[in-house]
Amino acid sequence: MTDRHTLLSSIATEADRDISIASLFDAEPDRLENFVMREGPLRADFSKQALDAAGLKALLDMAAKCDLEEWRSKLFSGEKVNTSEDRAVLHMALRGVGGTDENKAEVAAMRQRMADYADTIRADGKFKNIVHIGIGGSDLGPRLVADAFEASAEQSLTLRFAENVDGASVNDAIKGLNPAETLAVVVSKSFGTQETKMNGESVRSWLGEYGNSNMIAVTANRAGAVGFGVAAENVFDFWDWVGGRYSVWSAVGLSLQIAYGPDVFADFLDGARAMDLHFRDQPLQENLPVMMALVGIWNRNGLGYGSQAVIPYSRRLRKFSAFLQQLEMESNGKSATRDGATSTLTCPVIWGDEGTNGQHAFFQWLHQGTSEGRYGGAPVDFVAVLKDHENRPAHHAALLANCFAQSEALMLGKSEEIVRDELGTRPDLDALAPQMTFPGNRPSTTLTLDELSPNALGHLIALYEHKTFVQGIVWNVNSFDQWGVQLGKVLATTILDEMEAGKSGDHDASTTALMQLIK
Ligand SMILES: O=P(O)(O)OC[C@H]1O[C@H](O)[C@H](O)[C@@H](O)[C@@H]1O
Repeated sequence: MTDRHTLLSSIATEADRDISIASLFDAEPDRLENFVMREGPLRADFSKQALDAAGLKALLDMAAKCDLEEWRSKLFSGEKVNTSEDRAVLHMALRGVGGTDENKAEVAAMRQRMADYADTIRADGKFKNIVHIGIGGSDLGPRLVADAFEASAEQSLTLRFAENVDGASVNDAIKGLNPAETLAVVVSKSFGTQETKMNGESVRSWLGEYGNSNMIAVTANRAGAVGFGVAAENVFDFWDWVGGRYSVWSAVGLSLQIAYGPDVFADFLDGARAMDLHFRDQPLQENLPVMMALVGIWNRNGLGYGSQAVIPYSRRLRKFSAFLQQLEMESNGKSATRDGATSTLTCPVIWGDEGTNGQHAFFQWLHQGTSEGRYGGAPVDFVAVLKDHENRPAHHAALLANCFAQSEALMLGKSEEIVRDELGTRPDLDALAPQMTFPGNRPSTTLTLDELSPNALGHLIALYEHKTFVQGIVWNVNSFDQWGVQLGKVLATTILDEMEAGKSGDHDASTTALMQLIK
């Protein structure tokens, strides 16, 4: 294993030359062949990145030197690649790929139990609503997926979410619902999360006489759920080899199964499974998640970009960038390597919102804003769905046209010469023309899904999961722990205890003054 600082500075050296994206289409006649990849319903076009064939070759050589193939084998065989917590990482086993015989047996049993339970609830008709209580990995996946399922499947029970400890979250979730008809699903891997326990307590007291019968739990800490007061037969398990942000495929997705039916959920798992097999079996140079990860490394470590935008041109994928913030930033937002050394530059800031809305907000910055990245702005992942699920063909055509136009505009820009030509002679020409110029040459990837089916959604999420894994290997960080979220949690507990006891505690002057505001 070669030192990452040396390897990644060689990428920075390789990227230290002006590459004109638009010219690459002429310079590399087979560019579309080399920079477009497909797996099932998902097509990824990397050709509008500021990355040429020589750069890609350097990236692939570098990935090999990071022992990427060996790490990939370790991942799928169930070795403990989460080194700091001494755990295997096998969310793929939830989709039927990898893991031991024991993993396979427990997954099969749980899938059957979930499907039977979901079928029973759906057939019984007693419950009309589900309140899903959880936060972070126990919330973002189910929430994203529920929205996306709406494109092609029908919600049979009303599904609401309560995540934030802000009382507004639980109040909104239960508003207008009848406790007798509501099933509360408390989801927490650890069953130690403050927000989830508090929301669970509040919903239980709202359920009143139904507090026991209408509450189930999903957790990797069965004893914790039972201790919380959920009947043992109402606890659905998952395992420590499923990371929270990779857990939507487990019983964490039970609310989705109940609301949309086990078949829809199975289709979602199958889509991810296809991407797992692709990632596991394809050589690095033909491997979609590897390509996506390396493009990200190029932009981060080669071109110096500190952020990455993700813009789904799909209302039903509007939670995607929030989901990816946890997936990527919690996985790879780290500055120490697996061996405790200082890392190279790692995960950029992930951000975004749905298109076309973003065009009327932050796209100004994407097109003309300054940034530390070599070509300005930020690299963008556009995500579009080709099929119109809304029976609004005119809307859909406009949506897609906007998406395709934005990546073209980012790449082509508009030269000062053309602007000056258009403006003609006027006294303020010299002041105005530069302001109306688009520098262009700003990189983007366009992902298209043939349709927003559960299967295609499974492909999409698994793609980013494996991208995240590959980047973690290249950066040599452990993508599967999250020590960085602990400190704030501990301090919040101390501050809450002190506020409840009417004490000020030992804090800096600013924090003390804030605490006194609510006395
Ligand atoms: O599922 P839970 O154990 O309740 O955890 C919920 C979330 O909280 C933690 O603070 C972590 O940052 C997340 O990775 C996790 O998904």
